[in-house]
Amino acid sequence: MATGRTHRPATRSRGIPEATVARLPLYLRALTALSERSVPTVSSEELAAAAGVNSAKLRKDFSYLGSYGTRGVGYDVEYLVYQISRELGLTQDWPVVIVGIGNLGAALANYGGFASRGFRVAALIDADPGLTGKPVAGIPVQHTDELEKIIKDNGVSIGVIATPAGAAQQVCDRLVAAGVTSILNFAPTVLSVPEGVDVRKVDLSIELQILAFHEQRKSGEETPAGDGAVPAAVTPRDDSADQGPDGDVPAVMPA
Ligand SMILES: NC(=O)c1ccc[n+]([C@@H]2O[C@H](COP(=O)([O-])OP(=O)(O)OC[C@H]3O[C@@H](n4cnc5c(N)ncnc54)[C@H](O)[C@@H]3O)[C@@H](O)[C@H]2O)c1
Repeated sequence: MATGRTHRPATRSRGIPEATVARLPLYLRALTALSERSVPTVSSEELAAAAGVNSAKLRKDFSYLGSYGTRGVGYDVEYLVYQISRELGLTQDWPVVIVGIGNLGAALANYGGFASRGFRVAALIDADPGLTGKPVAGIPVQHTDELEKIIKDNGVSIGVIATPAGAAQQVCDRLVAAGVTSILNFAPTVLSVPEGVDVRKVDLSIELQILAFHEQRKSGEETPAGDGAVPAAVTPRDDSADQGPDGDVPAVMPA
């Protein structure tokens, strides 16, 4: 399989569409902000606006969770946080390894947002022997020779790849052979994985290119006699991404 994309039906177990699953983290982020402000209930319109999603779509999404809200009152914020967290599997601890502890890997290791969302950085792995033992974010870097043992000892199922592109496939193969079944790939390359392994990729330069396209279109609109060379409407979604966001959650929200 060239793209590494897992061939899965568009719905997951219990019948929740992938596009809904992809929006759940957006709702969760908005709900967590409300919860932090001790807001007890929220209407579908308010929550939809905070999550950047259409409110009819939100109501449909929540119906898959069995959450319908109360007319005139809205949704119970705390209960929805719990429901969505449970649906996303965030009520359990997910040990994560980061492979490639250069600029990006170190920044990711230092990011506090993983732990607060249930992702514990179990190990940092790098091929450079000069980095072995050096603490990054308080965790000593381990050499790639230890990769298989680290995965098994920590029961890791999620791996983050932040190596140069040329090393990413080999790192991915080793992670998968050791038992990793989900990969977050930051390296600018498409990974090949066997059936049953999920890959998501993050590429900020693709996002910037999409913004550049829209900037160009905006300046084209300002020209009275635009030559029409730029398509008038391209939905700014990450359709580059065989391993990117699924369904109809655009990587860049339409204006
Ligand atoms: N997705 C994004 O938006 C985004 C943003 C920035 C960088 N990147 C990509 O992330 C990757 C890392 O970027 P960086 O700036 O941190 O690079 P870097 O050179 O600072 O770090 C790369 C690290 O990977 C290690 N490494 C190399 N081969 C390895 C292997 N086989 N196994 C384990 N470790 C190995 C190196 O020793 C080094 O420490 C690059 O592929 C870069 O293109 C992606």
